Amino acid sequence: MGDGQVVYEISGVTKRFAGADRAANDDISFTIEQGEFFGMLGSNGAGKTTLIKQMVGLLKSDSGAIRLYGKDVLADPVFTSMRVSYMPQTAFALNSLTAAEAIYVTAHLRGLGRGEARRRRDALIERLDIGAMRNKAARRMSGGERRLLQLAVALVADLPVLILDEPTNELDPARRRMVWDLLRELNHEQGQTIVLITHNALEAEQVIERVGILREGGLVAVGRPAELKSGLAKTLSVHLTLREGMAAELPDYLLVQSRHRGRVVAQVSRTDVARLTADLDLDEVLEFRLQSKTLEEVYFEYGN
Ligand SMILES: Nc1ncnc2c1ncn2[C@@H]1O[C@H](COP(=O)(O)OP(=O)(O)OP(=O)(O)O)[C@@H](O)[C@H]1O
Repeated sequence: MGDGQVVYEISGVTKRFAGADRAANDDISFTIEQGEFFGMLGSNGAGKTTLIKQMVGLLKSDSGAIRLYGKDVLADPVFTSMRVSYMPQTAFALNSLTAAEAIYVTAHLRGLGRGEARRRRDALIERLDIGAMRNKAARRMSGGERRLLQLAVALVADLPVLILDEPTNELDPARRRMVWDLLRELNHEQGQTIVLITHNALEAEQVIERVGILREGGLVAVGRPAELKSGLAKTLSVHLTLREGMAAELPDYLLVQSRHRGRVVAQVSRTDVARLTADLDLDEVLEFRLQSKTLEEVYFEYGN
């Protein structure tokens, strides 16, 4: 959880690309505190990557200000690059290098001595379980392998702020879990402030503390997942599996969203939950699950 010191202060930031019919982001304001794990959600083109590029000083805003530890990110690029590691969504500049070389060179460029750079390289190769691609050139790697290498390169300098653009994209489920575990560990044990973009709200919900939801360039919601969920908590989801061949009558206060081959997904008002179990013919129901809103549902509510 944040300790009160403000890392990023984003005030009224707007960016419009030349010729675009709408701003990529429009009057965005929020703060990120030291030690926070902040997730950014939003549909394709919502403006997430644009915003984090502004946060790391790669793009200039048309108006508004972005301060890192109180300093304008563009006024002092060295100050920013000494504190923030950035993992971009695409484009790997070190394509002709092997994994081991790319990590080592980056560590060295970031000011680590040879011995320390080698130690960090080997520790990251082991932690990310990428020993098998140690001597493989980045341009020959699969999408997921390249993602892990990009992450290793972003982590090698061990800076206090990590900004990651879709770090789990293209990874298989086991590696996604490994990356989430590693990020949680960096946040909890080393106190790194983490800001990341993800499309995986269900997995992110397990680790992020605060979320910002962007929609068509605007920040439409920001808060802890539990707070955002409680704002939408008037209904719960009901998942039913009915016995085959049964045309079970469902209570009319259930708002059925889908019904196919005995599987029913519906919404029920919290005030109707108590009578639902009494009103359902449980002999016809094989499975019954009541679920409060997930972060993904919050995202659908705000982000679409
Ligand atoms: N260099 C650019 N020139 C012109 N328009 C751009 C440029 N980069 C982004 N845009 C536009 O700005 C808007 C926001 O794009 P951005 O990449 O920030 O979205 P995003 O939320 O990161 O999307 P995704 O989830 O697909 O990565 C889009 O309409 C996009 O087409």
